[in-house]
Amino acid sequence: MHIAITGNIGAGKTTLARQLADHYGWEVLCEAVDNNPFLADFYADMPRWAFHLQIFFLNSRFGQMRRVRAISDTDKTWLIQDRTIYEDAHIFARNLYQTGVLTERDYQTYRSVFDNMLSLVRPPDLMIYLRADLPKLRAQIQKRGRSFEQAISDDYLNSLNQLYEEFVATYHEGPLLCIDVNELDHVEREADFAEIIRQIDESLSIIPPNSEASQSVRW
Ligand SMILES: Nc1ncnc2c1ncn2[C@@H]1O[C@H](COP(=O)(O)OP(=O)(O)OP(=O)(O)O)[C@@H](O)[C@H]1O
Repeated sequence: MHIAITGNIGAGKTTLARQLADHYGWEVLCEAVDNNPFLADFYADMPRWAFHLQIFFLNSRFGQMRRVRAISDTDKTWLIQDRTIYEDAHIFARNLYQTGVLTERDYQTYRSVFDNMLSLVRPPDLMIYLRADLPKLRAQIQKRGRSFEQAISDDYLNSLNQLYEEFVATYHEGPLLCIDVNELDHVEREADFAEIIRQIDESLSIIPPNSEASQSVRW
């Protein structure tokens, strides 16, 4: 089984993925941040590094998808993935294009690589969207204190959030669970974590047996 967590910067995906892995005994697939050769440069100069960073993330996420596929084809391990390849293209790269950071030529090249990869990608058995508004995102970005993220603008986060909402509204590749985390604290409050578990258990209990097919279930 392949579960994925989707959501904006600072929504709490990585922490929740680890908590869920502990709770259910799942294996976590995390995003490349510490060993990412472009991320800090990208935040300092987006036009200069946007294309490089997008290719780096796309390739890294595609590698994860291949791993997911290989593992789910051969054993019964449950995997939880922190962010999906869909977000790279439909949210981050699109936002950079729409705001003029990525040029037409770079974006079209990127999209054609993505479209080729997509034909080999299987959607997750369950996608969990963490919905968080600007104040929540800001608070968590500040709390984790990565220096290169502190200058991220409100405009950048808001445009990403808008694209996230469009993305989940049109995501029909598989079952989707939306959790509004604005008022939740799944780290400090046990009851909040329990509520998330309750929603995930409920979603998992009614996933269609061959959810890889395109049935879409929404909560
Ligand atoms: N395709 C992408 N384009 C630009 N930036 C990206 C892309 N994918 C990830 N990032 C950035 O990489 C970093 C990833 O950090 P991390 O894995 O901690 O997740 P996060 O997005 O901050 O979310 P969370 O706090 O929910 O775990 C963030 O700064 C994020 O914006």
